[in-house]
Amino acid sequence: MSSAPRDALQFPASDRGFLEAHLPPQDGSAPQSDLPFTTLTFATSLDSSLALSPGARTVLSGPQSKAMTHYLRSRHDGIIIGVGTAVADDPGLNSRISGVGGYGKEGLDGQPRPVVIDPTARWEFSDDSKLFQLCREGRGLAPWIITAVENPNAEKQALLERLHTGGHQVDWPDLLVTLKSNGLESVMIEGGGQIIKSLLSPLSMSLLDSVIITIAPTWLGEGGVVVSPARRFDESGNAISAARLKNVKWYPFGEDVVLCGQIKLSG
Ligand SMILES: NC(=O)c1ccc[n+]([C@@H]2O[C@H](COP(=O)([O-])OP(=O)(O)OC[C@H]3O[C@@H](n4cnc5c(N)ncnc54)[C@H](O)[C@@H]3O)[C@@H](O)[C@H]2O)c1
Ligand SMILES: Nc1nc(=O)c(N)c(NC[C@H](O)[C@H](O)[C@H](O)COP(=O)(O)O)[nH]1
Repeated sequence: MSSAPRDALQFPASDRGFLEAHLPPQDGSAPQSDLPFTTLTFATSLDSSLALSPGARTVLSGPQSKAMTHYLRSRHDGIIIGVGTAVADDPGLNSRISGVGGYGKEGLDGQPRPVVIDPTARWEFSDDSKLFQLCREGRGLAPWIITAVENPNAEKQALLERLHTGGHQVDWPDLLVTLKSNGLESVMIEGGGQIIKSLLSPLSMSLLDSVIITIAPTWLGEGGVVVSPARRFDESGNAISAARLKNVKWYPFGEDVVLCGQIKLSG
């Protein structure tokens, strides 16, 4: 074991226990399925915002819940984000928990596969993108990019993105089955707003095995990237709640609270 770099995060065993019931099983007890264990996880403000604006990297998690997110990353085989998040955040999408590959251990053990959903090939990554720097340093895996464009050029990308009306909507079951068949037994979906909204639709929410949300004690104000699924109506046309959690547990974590649960499926 080599020594952990100075930027490695600590997530003590005493903090890990409460999460275990909400994580992919480690003992091979997962039921046989074509689907990976799928966790939806993100950090939100008191006014349900993920970020100050779609292009703004916004820190919400305090140090303890940030370390928790990096621990979650080490417990999943893949992390899924939308291209809006890749462009806004230039994310690393690795796990910086002390003891995983690249952070005190040789190899890339415990490092998740980043998966970027980019139907119109909008993400203009380069050698300098944080994710690729981490790959070069042996601290993270190269990303898989899910796109619908065969030979993208900038003009076509811009046009497709402007006209993006749902024609390139990901088929979530199909994508998740494909990821599992490519070796990802578990995935965590981090956002952003559009990705979460599409997952919380009636057709997709049953795919979620676990939901882990960090709530930070701050209001971001109007204009933020709000998590708000499409409205739902009952047979009589009355509005009903769009989605709800069951088996809920709340854990105070530093100044934040972490909410864990499962999607409650109606009927
Ligand atoms: N607080 C958090 O935990 C957190 C997590 C992730 C992102 N963010 C923030 O969220 C913001 C980005 O959110 P956003 O909503 O603008 O972008 P996003 O990351 O949801 O990406 C949106 C793009 O992804 C693609 N996409 C989304 N859903 C799709 C679907 N169902 N099928 C096919 N393609 C799909 C489309 O190209 C779309 O334009 C950034 O500011 C980022 O910092 C915060
Ligand atoms: N848990 C969490 N708390 C936050 O305060 C925040 N802004 C994010 N945002 C998630 C999003 O996916 C970001 O892009 C990555 O958090 C950046 O990833 P890195 O740390 O660079 O790996 N997630």
